[in-house]
Amino acid sequence: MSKTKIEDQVLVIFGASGDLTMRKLIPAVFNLYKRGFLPQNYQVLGVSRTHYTDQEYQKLAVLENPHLPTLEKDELAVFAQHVRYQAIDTADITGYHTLKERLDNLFKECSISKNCIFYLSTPPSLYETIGANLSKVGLNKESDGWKRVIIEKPFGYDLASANALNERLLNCFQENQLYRIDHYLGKETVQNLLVTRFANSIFEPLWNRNYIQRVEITSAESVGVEKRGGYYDKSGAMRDMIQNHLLQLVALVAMEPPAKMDATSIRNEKDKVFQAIRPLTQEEIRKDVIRGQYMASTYKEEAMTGYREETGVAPESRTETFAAIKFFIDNWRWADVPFYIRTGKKLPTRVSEVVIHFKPNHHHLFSDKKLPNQQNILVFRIQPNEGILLKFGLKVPGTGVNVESVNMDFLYEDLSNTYVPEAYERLLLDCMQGDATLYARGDSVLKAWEFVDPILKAWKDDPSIPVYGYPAGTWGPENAMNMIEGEGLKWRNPCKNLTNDGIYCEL
Ligand SMILES: NC(=O)C1=CN([C@@H]2O[C@H](COP(=O)(O)OP(=O)(O)OC[C@H]3O[C@@H](n4cnc5c(N)ncnc54)[C@H](OP(=O)(O)O)[C@@H]3O)[C@@H](O)[C@H]2O)C=CC1
Ligand SMILES: O=C1O[C@H](COP(=O)(O)O)[C@@H](O)[C@H](O)[C@H]1O
Repeated sequence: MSKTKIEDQVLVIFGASGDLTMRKLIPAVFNLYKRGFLPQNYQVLGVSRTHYTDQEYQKLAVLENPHLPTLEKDELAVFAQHVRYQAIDTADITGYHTLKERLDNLFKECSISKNCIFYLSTPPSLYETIGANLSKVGLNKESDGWKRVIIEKPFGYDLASANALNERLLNCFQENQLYRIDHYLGKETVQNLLVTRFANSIFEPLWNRNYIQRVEITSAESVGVEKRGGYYDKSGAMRDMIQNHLLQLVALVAMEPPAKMDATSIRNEKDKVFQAIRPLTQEEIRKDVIRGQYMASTYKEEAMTGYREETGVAPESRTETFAAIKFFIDNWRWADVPFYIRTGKKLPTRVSEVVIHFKPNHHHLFSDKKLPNQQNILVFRIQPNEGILLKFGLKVPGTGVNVESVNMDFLYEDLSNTYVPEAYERLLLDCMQGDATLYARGDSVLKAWEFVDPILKAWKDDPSIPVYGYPAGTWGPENAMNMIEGEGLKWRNPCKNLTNDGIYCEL
């Protein structure tokens, strides 16, 4: 992360007492502070309905926050002085006058130019109201200091609501003031997709339909819905993971090289990918989209709860905890190359990776059989055990010519003394610097909704489309495993460690 000077500013967090703020946002700001990125007069102003004094909130969010290094007492105590609190009901306009007054006092007291980030980390139903109310009291105006708004996911519930939210926010703010966060874009290895593709001369010539047989993206979680059953049951894997994180990854894998490494050029190229994703027909929705729901099972000798038994989940719920899609991108580079994406909860391990499967040799000199799963593959491991793996065939030492698949890998952990920032840390810093490259642009978010919306609609309207059960701790429904086109081809089921696959797979 570059140490460009950060202008003095206030970070206003709406939803200051919430889970995300405590687990991710405050720790991210603390790390930026500790690493010397923030100016001396930097301030965080927490906002939610519950009444706290500044001191009570400092205790809750900083001094006794279990997600901060509680042993670093001195540093936490100094950092806590940069954190204040204001109780308002964000649904009620009167609170915004109080907020404005409080901000004006803070600007004066701490000699801060009137630069502000408003981070919306409340229930999503409030995003529109907060935007409108900020603008009603003039907190959208940039005449005396810039104003930026970070909008947490989900950005809309479907295409229509995302469109409406976008329009209403754009009535109050300029597009360049809006930062739609997708924390996957802040992950170091995700950014490395672009660097690997465009900083090296060996990959890009092969990065097309002539050499690539298929692309797979897996984002698996071993946990279930935990305490978020109420939210998740209304969302499901398609809205929670695919519409945003996975389709953003697709755009980075598939985009053309940008003219420059700036926000506009990169986001223009990503948008063209969304534009080229072929919409699924009703028949394809039935055939090439698979949804599943985890069922109670015993995994590694541990009893695992089924989804319908989770707190907050309806006993007859048909919400998907697993989803997989096969689709195509209709452009010059990717014509006829299938893309497969899948995500799920209570799968055997937590792992996210992008796998590029190259086409096998046309002429098999060393084997009379095709070895479909031993062809060249390039794996971008997003988490855990972050790194890149290239698999290729090598001669087994000894007599005869036997070819075996071997690994060439790079692991981030081998770079000693390299600090890898958490996604929220990187993204917050970018917003503080006014760099929107790693945030999703409105037009692309809407195009991603255009792709998933017909699927969600078909699932809602047609009860004959099945929700397949899968035992918790497995790789999802059986038929998802068999959806890869081509004889004998299967998903690469990743292990905990990037290079340990096959019989050594450790989950
Ligand atoms: N938690 C997570 O891991 C993730 C969360 N998100 C998104 O982040 C957002 C926040 O999630 P999360 O932190 O889990 O939610 P929580 O329910 O834990 O927190 C919600 C926060 O909003 C405040 N709030 C609710 N209503 C109002 C209101 N009318 N006026 C002012 N403040 C209000 C609550 O405080 P109070 O009751 O005191 O007002 C609380 O601080 C959601 O949109 C979620 O989708 C996205 C990715 C991951
Ligand atoms: O946005 C979300 O992401 C998490 C997974 O994020 P990761 O960084 O741990 O891969 C997911 O658990 C959650 O349901 C979803 O809302």
